[in-house]
Amino acid sequence: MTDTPLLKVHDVSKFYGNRIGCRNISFELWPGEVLAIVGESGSGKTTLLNCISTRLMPTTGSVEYHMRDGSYRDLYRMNEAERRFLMRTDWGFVHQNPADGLRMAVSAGANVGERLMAIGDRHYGKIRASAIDWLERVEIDADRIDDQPRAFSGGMRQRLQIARNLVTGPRLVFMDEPTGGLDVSVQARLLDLVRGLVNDLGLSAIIVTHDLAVARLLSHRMMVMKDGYIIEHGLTDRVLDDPREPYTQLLVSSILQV
Ligand SMILES: Nc1ncnc2c1ncn2[C@@H]1O[C@H](COP(=O)(O)OP(=O)(O)OP(=O)(O)O)[C@@H](O)[C@H]1O
Repeated sequence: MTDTPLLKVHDVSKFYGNRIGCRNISFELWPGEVLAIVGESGSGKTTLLNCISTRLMPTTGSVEYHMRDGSYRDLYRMNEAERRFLMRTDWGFVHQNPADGLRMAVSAGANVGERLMAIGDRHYGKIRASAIDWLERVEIDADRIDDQPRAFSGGMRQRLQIARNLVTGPRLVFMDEPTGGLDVSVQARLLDLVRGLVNDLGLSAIIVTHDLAVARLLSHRMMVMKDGYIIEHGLTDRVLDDPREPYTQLLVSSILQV
């Protein structure tokens, strides 16, 4: 990790009318770091993730991003084209439902390859070779390259979505419940795969999950949200092994009892 944060989130709040989405959120994310945002349903995890990834404009606050040229830019002051460029080149976003992140009616190869075309690659042979390479990296047989994702199982679709996101070499990946809705055995395999890829590529990631086991396996640090606020924040092992807040203690003990 370097000594310069990749992301500086400062006092972000989002209100939906009178309702609090998330409130007074500040933290930094470091290169190569995986941060989990955990909390029960309605605690504000998705709102926060969407604010940081600029899919949603916060009511107040700023998020500074360390650009490849070394400068910091406030994401909310960028224009739409600049933000779209970042999303295409520097970021990935893995949705809980793969159908939200894939084009279901085009082939697996095209799903991966079109991200490369979006950043300017034009050489068909190279694009296809990268697509095959990435399918194999996410454990999808290369001979499925011309199949559409609708012919894939849920786990395969999620792995394809990951390949589509990582093929362009992003520095930061947002993941919203990446293993939600999958069978337990499929989840375990996917988590292993994600952990390996994140380590190998030195990616930074922000992962929203209500599953503390996912946070334990993937993240270095975690933030616990409740009613829109971060109520506890620390190294993942510390928070899970020695939770300080009563609410976190309750969350941890509830999974230990299962
Ligand atoms: N579009 C919206 N309009 C109004 N209120 C919203 C909207 N989206 C979220 N909220 C409210 O904001 C709060 C935080 O919701 P959010 O979806 O961010 O929580 P979450 O922790 O991601 O929950 P889940 O795990 O169920 O997705 C909740 O009270 C929710 O009802």
